[in-house]
Amino acid sequence: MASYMPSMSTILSSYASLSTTIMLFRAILSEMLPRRMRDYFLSKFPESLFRYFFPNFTLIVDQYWQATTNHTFLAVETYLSTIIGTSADSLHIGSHSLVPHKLNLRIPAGCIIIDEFQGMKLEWSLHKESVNSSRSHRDEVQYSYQVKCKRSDREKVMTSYLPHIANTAQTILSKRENLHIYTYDKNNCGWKSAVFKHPATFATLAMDPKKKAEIIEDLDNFVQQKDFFQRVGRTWKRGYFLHGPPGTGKSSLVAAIANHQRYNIYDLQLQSVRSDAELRRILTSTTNRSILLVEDIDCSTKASRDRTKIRDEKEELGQGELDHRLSSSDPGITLSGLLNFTDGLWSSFGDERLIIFTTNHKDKLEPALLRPGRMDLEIYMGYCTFAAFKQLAKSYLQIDDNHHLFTAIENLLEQVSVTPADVAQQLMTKNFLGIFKT
Ligand SMILES: Nc1ncnc2c1ncn2[C@@H]1O[C@H](COP(=O)(O)OP(=O)(O)OP(=O)(O)O)[C@@H](O)[C@H]1O
Repeated sequence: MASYMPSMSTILSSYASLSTTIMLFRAILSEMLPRRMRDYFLSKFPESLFRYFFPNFTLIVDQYWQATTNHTFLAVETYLSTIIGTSADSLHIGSHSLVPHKLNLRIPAGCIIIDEFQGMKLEWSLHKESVNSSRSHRDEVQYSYQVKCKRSDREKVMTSYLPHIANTAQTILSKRENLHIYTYDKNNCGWKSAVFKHPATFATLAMDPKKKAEIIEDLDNFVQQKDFFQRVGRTWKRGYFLHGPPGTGKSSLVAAIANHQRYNIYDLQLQSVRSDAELRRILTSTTNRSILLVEDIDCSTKASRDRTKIRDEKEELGQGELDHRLSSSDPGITLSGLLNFTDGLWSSFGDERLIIFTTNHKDKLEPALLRPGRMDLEIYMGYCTFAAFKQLAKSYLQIDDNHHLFTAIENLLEQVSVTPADVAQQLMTKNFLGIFKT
């Protein structure tokens, strides 16, 4: 019986039509079938066939994670700005200054950029969708970065590539030139950022030189204490409590600290936070190496309401009326919400954080806020001393040495309480400049 041998051209054309059929089947499976039906099909497939039909794996990094800022998203954004090369078709650019090499880069939605890492090829893209936000209860645009890799590289992406991105981003952010100040936008339930360029430094700050040196030493020690905090099982954070009359330099000190540490500032107005849950959410969305600033902590929030005062009001109004008044006229957070964060459950996240409270009226505060151990350093910013005056004279008049008016000024400052802000204001007037030139 004569055996039938197919010709070469028959083999080739059969192969071509078989591979076309497989490709078509693969496209139908991955793109056209509803997800559940596809999953059912795939569950019946052996592993090797599954890998053949779906050779790629996609990791999705959403902008928010459990309703708060996703730090991995921030890390990816920072990292990608360093690898945008010729593979991008278009770019977003922007800057906070006109120096050309300080341009920031970001890829637009839909644009693809390719990265290579330890022999793997990774395809990044930015996606944008409109979702009904659980944070603000309305439609808002949310972004996600997606990285496509070979399915076989998935493990290496998780264990080597993602840590590489986190480390690179951290190094870049720690050297960033611009600091930012974030304020809480209660309408959008998120932090709004602006570039922070406050000129105050420890060199320009007028205060007792010994106290200033203590603060600088405390900050420098804090930065080097990562291992210590880990060893003793404490969160790597430090709390400062600044108090003193208006115009004595509390805000200037915060700015000097931010500039010294190169930390961003999260400026939290307690009055704009509606509940403890909201407080917890926004605080967990702050980043490491930052200052959480709560200014004027004595102002009208439940957090600062003195217990005795509440007791008196309760007797006078009754619990029902008091509750009503507290929730309608004073929708701030509760003291326990704030304190839980500063030294309780919610303090156990994040690294290298400073928490700074300021007030003009220490006496109005709930004593629990100040109990020992809660705030690490209490700093009183007082009226202008002679030492502080000399610092102001150096900054404003460039007078370094003794001036023949200094003795008289020293005597005057011992008799009157004047704030550094008032003195600074006077030093800028023409009259004063004239007096000191003589
Ligand atoms: N200790 C100081 N050293 C140098 N400048 C100071 C100092 N205190 C005040 N000033 C000057 O006065 C201005 C106002 O001071 P600042 O806002 O820091 O005071 P504050 O204590 O925070 O006041 P408030 O309690 O009203 O917020 C500053 O911008 C700065 O120019």
